[in-house]
Amino acid sequence: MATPAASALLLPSLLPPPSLRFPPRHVAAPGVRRLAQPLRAGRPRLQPPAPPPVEEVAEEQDATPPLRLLEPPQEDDPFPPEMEPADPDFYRIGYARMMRAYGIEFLEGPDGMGVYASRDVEPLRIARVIMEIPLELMLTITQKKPWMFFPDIIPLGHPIFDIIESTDPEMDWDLRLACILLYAFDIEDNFWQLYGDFLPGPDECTSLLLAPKEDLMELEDEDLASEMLKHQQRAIDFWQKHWDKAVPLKLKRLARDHERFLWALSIVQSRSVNMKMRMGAFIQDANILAPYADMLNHSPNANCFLHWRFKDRMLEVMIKAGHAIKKGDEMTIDYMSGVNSKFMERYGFSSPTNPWELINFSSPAKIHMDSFLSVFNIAGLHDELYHNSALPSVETNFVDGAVVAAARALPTWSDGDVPAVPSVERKSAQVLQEECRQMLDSFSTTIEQDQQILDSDVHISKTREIAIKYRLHRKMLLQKIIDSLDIYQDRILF
Ligand SMILES: C[S@@+](CC[C@H](N)C(=O)[O-])C[C@H]1O[C@@H](n2cnc3c(N)ncnc32)[C@H](O)[C@@H]1O
Repeated sequence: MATPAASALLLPSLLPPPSLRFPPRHVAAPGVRRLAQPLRAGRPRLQPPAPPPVEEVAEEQDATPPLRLLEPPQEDDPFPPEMEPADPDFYRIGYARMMRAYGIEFLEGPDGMGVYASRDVEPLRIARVIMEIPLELMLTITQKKPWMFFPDIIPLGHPIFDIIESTDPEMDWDLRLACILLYAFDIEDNFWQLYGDFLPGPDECTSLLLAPKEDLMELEDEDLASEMLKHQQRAIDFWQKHWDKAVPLKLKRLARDHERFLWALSIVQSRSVNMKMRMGAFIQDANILAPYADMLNHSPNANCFLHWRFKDRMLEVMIKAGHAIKKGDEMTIDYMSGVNSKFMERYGFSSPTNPWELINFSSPAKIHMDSFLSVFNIAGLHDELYHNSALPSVETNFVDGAVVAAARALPTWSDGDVPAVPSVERKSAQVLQEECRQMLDSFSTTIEQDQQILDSDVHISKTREIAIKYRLHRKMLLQKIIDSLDIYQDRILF
């Protein structure tokens, strides 16, 4: 099935050919290159491993009959009238399809493993495929009743089936997918047994589900810490209810201790995507673990997106139309638009330049919205602000996601064509700057101290590291808002 496309990477559905098997993440693999960062100890590494929210809808269909899974049509088993036959090619293809990748490689970078361009791509008028992952390599579960999962690897009567069945499909998608993942690891020769080597281990995983309480305290965000303690308790309760008792060995060995279950849940939460998939006649909201695509990191300015190809049940990773890609560029997707605490809850990372980050100001001071936006060449409505980098800007590279976040977070006013009065604006800007300084002072450490901790040679756990980064990123944003307001005061006069 391979096309002769240059640098096509072909990975088989069940067992990769020996030349493409991934060494474990902690072993430097021939053919797996690294970026500047050294390989993290303890993590197997792959030539390739999903994230997040993806949208793509297929044609509109609404029926959702009660099926546990779709099975190949039988000659003597006519379709119920509300179902339409699936593409017959799908059944001919059967179980032997491969993952394909074009013009990319999987490398260790500053954000863990990532997907990088291995050649230049001219901007095209239409999106271009860089990965194709067939349904049978993925683990999927529908969000709504009647629930279904693909592929159907769990035999009826297996106790894990009853555990999944006891959960709420709409609320517990992550617990359900974690059960399926643990089960897949246990099936001999299942693809996920191999792929599991390339997933981050418990000490490399950034998920706060794995963070001890002391690490959660380092966040200096009580709401997020208590939210994470609740998430941890939910997972532990679930494990205790179903595992921590006399259970059959075939169930026990899937998660002998609650740490194993928490790890599986971390993997599911940080690597799964939500998608609308059209399967035959049904459109389903599904949660998916898609190998290889789950190696894509997040960017709010992503150059790629995910697309469900209904015809042959493939998940495609595509470069967005109009994007020029240079060899070595990181290929990214947009996991979601949210504040850093939401990224931390699900994925265990934050960004100092997250354009969706919010700071709640309490002072009544406001600055003139249009004046602020025009100083930084930002345009658009509140939820769709974008920076026009083609126009000459205040300072090279000063405007980034943090300035966009400042434009969204700062209290502003606007009244038709009424212009800003510079002296009043300057005063308001100073009041807001003072509030930012007070917020900075309320942290127990400074930006410099956090940076020192992160740069020091003393070993700290992954979850402590990301907790410190989270509070540092908040401080960096506050500092950037102060700096933006300095520039605003300089410019508003003209
Ligand atoms: C879907 S996985 C992506 C592959 C992952 N980097 C790996 O090493 O396997 C999502 C995880 O990647 C990391 N990640 C993704 N995007 C990131 C970003 N923009 N900044 C920092 N970490 C990121 C986080 O650890 C997150 O939980």
